[in-house]
Amino acid sequence: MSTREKITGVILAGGQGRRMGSVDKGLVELRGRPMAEWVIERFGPQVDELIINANQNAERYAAFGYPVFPDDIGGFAGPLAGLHAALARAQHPLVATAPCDSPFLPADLVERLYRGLTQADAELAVARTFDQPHPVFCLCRRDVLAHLDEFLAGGGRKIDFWYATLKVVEVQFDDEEDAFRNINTRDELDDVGR
Ligand SMILES: Nc1nc2c(ncn2[C@@H]2O[C@H](COP(=O)(O)OP(=O)(O)OP(=O)(O)O)[C@@H](O)[C@H]2O)c(=O)[nH]1
Repeated sequence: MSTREKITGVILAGGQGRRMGSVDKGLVELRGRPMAEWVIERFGPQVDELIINANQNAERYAAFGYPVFPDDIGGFAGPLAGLHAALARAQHPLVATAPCDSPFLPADLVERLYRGLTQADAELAVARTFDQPHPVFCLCRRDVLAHLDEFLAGGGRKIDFWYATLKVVEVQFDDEEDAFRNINTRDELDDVGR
């Protein structure tokens, strides 16, 4: 029987939330609880270490009881900046990501990404529903850090462009499409109920 390699999970909460009025989306309440707490509840049990990437309100995130760290390249460079900081801090050889604004993410997200990654012997596995990729739901090997370092140092910022330089496998979650619903605007928040 093979044992699963250990996985660090990072919640990406480093964005600016402009479409919601420049708020810290992870701290916005959905049905009375911050969205980050929903993500912690669903994502936390799937990984061996949980860490939170946030660029504002560090103390409020720390109150959830997990290590909190900012991007190590400035200027809100996008989710790759958060992944970069996470890869540098992760204790385990694999790193899984989940965004702070997806409170209903699949309970078997990491397990299925891990199966896809190892079966394909890929460097990175990314979730997809039908023809829609979900780039901020990924699992990758920690040792892609050097490669990401180079990409960022060369001015690269777009996650899709970086993925195109790696051995990537897409893992289908068509049966769980609703679980990838993310909340970007006040209207979307209203839709799922405050
Ligand atoms: N670390 C880090 N994460 C980011 C950054 N920008 C976006 N993210 C994260 O990437 C994921 C997708 O973010 P988006 O919804 O596209 O961007 P956002 O900044 O949160 O929101 P908008 O300003 O409305 O686009 C979320 O988990 C964000 O927290 C960034 O500059 N740094």
